[in-house]
Amino acid sequence: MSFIQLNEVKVHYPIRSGMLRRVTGQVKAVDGVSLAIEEGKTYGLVGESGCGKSSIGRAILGLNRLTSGSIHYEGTNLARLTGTNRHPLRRDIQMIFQDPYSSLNPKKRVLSLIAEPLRNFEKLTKQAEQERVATMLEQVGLNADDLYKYPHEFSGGQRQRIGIARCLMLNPRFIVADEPVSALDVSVQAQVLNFMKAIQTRFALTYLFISHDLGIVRHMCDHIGIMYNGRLVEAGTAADIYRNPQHIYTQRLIAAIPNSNPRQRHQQQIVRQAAAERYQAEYQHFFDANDQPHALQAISPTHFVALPQ
Ligand SMILES: Nc1ncnc2c1ncn2[C@@H]1O[C@H](COP(=O)(O)OP(=O)(O)OP(=O)(O)O)[C@@H](O)[C@H]1O
Repeated sequence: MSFIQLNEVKVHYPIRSGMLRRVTGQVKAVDGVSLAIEEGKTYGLVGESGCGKSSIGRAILGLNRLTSGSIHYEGTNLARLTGTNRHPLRRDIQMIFQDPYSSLNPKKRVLSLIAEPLRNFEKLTKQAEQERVATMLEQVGLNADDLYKYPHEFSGGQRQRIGIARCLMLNPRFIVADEPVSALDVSVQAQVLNFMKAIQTRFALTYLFISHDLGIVRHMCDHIGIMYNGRLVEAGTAADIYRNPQHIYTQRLIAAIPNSNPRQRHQQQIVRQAAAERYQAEYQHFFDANDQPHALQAISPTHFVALPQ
């Protein structure tokens, strides 16, 4: 049994138009995605903007209704849980937000910001709460003296740590991290990623890491799913995806990873050009007439690819 298991998940949003706001169509944001996330591991969901990554994250968090399919958490079908039944899971499954600038209320002090989620679950005295938050601040590499500061007094990376502390207060087991570093300066991104890796072991966390950039998830993820237009085009271990990419879309994403070594820039240009040309030439074999990838096929016990049929 997987820790988290998605089976043929579909999330379609209604398109409404006209004076009466009638439903005139659907956006098929997620259109049949199956994947398994193992406990203690990181699953990277990667694809360009609009391919449906966040809709999957939101569905696991219970913020989106499934049009069809199922999501199981340790064998329990999340769709069957409603109201108070879902309550314990609201602690276990948490989210780290993309933008540490707008996700923290600027008018609240760090103490309230971090203690707030916990207040829904535990009644602590003011002093006990303060002690818990101070300990957490130290665990995320901030200072207990920061309790009474406001978000604007921190850098972007520190704010992301505050957001992470807020989520860790609930002792979650599974975290959906939706583009957690894309709003940060490149120089700070690696620090936050290393920090997320360090707390993963310390707090026994499992991550779903959502990103548009295969470069960012490279050192984070054990398994990766590449999404295009609401479906997976390729899925496998990190080694399967980075060392042996088979789908033309995955190959293009890999070629697009910026190379930090200036001496290899020319070589990278050539690789990028070749990937773009192969994409053009083979597009019609890899996608159907509706721009949809074909069904995934296993090419090894761990590696699945939407190969031409
Ligand atoms: N509440 C909604 N109502 C209607 N359409 C929606 C809604 N939320 C998302 N969509 C559409 O569903 C598609 C997938 O969106 P989603 O946010 O899941 O993709 P994404 O890959 O996470 O993109 P991004 O990185 O830009 O957030 C997009 O076309 C988006 O416009």
